[in-house]
Amino acid sequence: MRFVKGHGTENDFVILPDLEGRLDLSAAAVARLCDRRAGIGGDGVLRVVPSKFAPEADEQAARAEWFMDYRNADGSLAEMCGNGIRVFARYLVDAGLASPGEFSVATRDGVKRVRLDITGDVTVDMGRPKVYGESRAWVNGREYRGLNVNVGNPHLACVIDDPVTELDLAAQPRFDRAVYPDGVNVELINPVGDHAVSMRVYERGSGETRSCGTGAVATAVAAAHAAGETTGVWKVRVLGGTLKITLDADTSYLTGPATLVASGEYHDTEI
Ligand SMILES: N[C@H](CCC[C@H](N)C(=O)O)C(=O)O
Repeated sequence: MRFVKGHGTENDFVILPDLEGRLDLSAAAVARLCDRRAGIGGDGVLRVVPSKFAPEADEQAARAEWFMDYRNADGSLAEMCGNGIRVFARYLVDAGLASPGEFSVATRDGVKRVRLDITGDVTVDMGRPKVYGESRAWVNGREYRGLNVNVGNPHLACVIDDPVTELDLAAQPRFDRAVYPDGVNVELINPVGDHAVSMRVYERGSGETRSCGTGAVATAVAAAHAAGETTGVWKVRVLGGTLKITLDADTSYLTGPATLVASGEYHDTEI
């Protein structure tokens, strides 16, 4: 089966073109694809399928021809992937399935508007982040308080004093399952300058990643909240690069790179 490999600030994905909507991806198959030793390796899978062939997206088909069927590395589903949708859009244009410029993509969190040129950064309208108060996470026994922010998927964004570079994020942070019954992506954040923060993230379903697009939006919301603001442009420094988040009164925008690095054939009789 043909695949393409891509990343956005080193949050990497296996792209699976499925133009007839025939692939039935089990969680186990996704986990094999994402295995960095026995498979291709990635933080997630982006299946590229016409919205009309995807039950989760067929009602979006009139507005968005293609559905981003995102899966986490453990095979679990997620509503949205901010780095992934930039890479997905880059693939559509590179494969001649969409024209450069502005177009819509169907997701489990509804239709998203993307804007991209032949090269350079991609900007995504990520919608209005929803803030549901505060919650807590524990990392190596230390408690951190954070903001419960939903960007289509759940986040706990914690602005902390401890240097995030020194955190051990090998294990999943403990969190309040009453608040996050379906799990949560946890961001640990340090302010580093005027409207600039540094962030590390432990992602639901993928573990620590070098970047998280929806997490960068949640991070900007929490950093703005800590500064007594609700709108503005924030630079979010992640391990894999820098993302720009624009918060306005009605929505949020994520801007960053999207790179296709390889393509090939994947041999797995199960898929
Ligand atoms: N792990 C996330 C989905 C991927 C988010 C991240 N890779 C991004 O770029 O937004 C979740 O289960 O909600």
